[in-house]
Amino acid sequence: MTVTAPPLAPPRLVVRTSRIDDLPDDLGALVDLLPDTRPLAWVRHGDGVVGWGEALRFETFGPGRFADAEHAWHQVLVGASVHDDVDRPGTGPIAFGSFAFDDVVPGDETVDPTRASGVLIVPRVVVGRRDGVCWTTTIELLGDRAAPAPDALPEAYPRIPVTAPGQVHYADGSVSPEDWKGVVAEGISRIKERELDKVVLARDVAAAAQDPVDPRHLLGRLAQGYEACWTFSVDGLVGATPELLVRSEKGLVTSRVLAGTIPRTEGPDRLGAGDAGADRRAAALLAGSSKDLEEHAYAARSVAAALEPYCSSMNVPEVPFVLHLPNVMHLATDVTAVLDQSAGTRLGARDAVRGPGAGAAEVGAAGEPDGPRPPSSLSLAAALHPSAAVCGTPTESARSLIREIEGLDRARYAGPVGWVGADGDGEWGIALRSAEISERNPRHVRLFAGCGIVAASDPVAELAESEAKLEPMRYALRDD
Ligand SMILES: C=C(O[C@@H]1C=C(C(=O)O)C=C[C@H]1O)C(=O)O
Repeated sequence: MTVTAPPLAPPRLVVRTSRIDDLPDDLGALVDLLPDTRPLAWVRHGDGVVGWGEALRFETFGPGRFADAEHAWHQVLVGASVHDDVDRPGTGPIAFGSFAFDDVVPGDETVDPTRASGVLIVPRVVVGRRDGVCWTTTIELLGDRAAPAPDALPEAYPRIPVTAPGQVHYADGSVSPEDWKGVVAEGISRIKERELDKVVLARDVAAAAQDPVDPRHLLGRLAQGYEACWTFSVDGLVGATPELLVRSEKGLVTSRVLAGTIPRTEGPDRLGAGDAGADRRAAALLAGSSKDLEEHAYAARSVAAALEPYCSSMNVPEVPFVLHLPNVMHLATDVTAVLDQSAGTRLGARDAVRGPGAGAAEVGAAGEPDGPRPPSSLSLAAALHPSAAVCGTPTESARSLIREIEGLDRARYAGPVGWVGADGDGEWGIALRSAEISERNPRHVRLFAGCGIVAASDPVAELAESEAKLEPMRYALRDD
């Protein structure tokens, strides 16, 4: 007789969401709550979700990083007990996540092969705000005796005061600015040789701070200074991205595609609008620039084509609008679509999980699969990544040219970052205008920026554009 060991039972989550008193009417109110230096955040216009503590953490690797994370998330929700008195997007169990841009970085021995290329973190505590409703969620892992009980959470995570990084010195990253112009020139010549239509080339800058960089310092400044962007923090990757890869909410799918950029004039606070007349002229120039419109069309088309198999109807405006940010202006297209609820089968989804309903609800308490589920926001993000806004057209040629000539380990820069809920709804941005705080030495930070290159691009102008895109993180690291 063969005796087989019983399968390991998945960890069982106990999740409670309840309404709390209004937070101060302040853009930084949510990030101001973060108690320690491993904050989780997804905030825009003062609304969003922040989290701390780790009930669970899943690390995934390589090309399967999205699917494995998705699978782990569904497994953990099976049998979760959820009491949700608020029932809004972001209430109940949620996981914050961040994923590497590339599947692998071939032949680069500087890349640590044990470093995860995807992470999902289920926090112990979440605080959220949306349209004037505020809530808190506690997430407990049954049987985790080391973890503090929900009523002991405030003492377990005392709010350590936020510290400023002090003086920051900047140095060249993997490729010097001078050499990067050569990389861009090479990209342009490959495009002219008709190898591809568009490629996005990026660079990094190394920052060394006097004191360890507290991500909450960066978050506070970004949430205030770049309020129209999605300010995020997941596992040392911090930024304020203007580009929404995908939001999926109750069957409605949205994506904000950006490509085509012009720097803004600098105001007295170094946050744009220095000269309103010059800004107006720059916006008109951008809206009429055939080079930028071409760059933009590739990006908008790539998003529409990637969403198409999962949606029953879609609206892609024919003409982009000009998005004004403090540092730059972009050509922008908001794509909206209706999720095809049966499309989950095409993604190979099996074990379904029901989301929390109104009031208290038990999620799949018996752990039984109940048929195919619609594509989750995370699987949509996986299908959309990498869009032509951060990779190029055609995707495969652009990806291999990036690997060949960029000379940069992008890590999680330009990859999806965001959150997913129990019902699969969630929001995923593209990790742009971002920086990675070194795990080994928190005084060291890498800032990233990239630019879409087409035949009519000019290396000098692209370098200037990349500098303008670095400005949000330089601003975040200052203390004035
Ligand atoms: C790659 C970045 O930005 C992307 C490239 C853009 C462009 O080339 O015009 C504009 C917005 C983003 O899609 C970045 O900020 O690092």
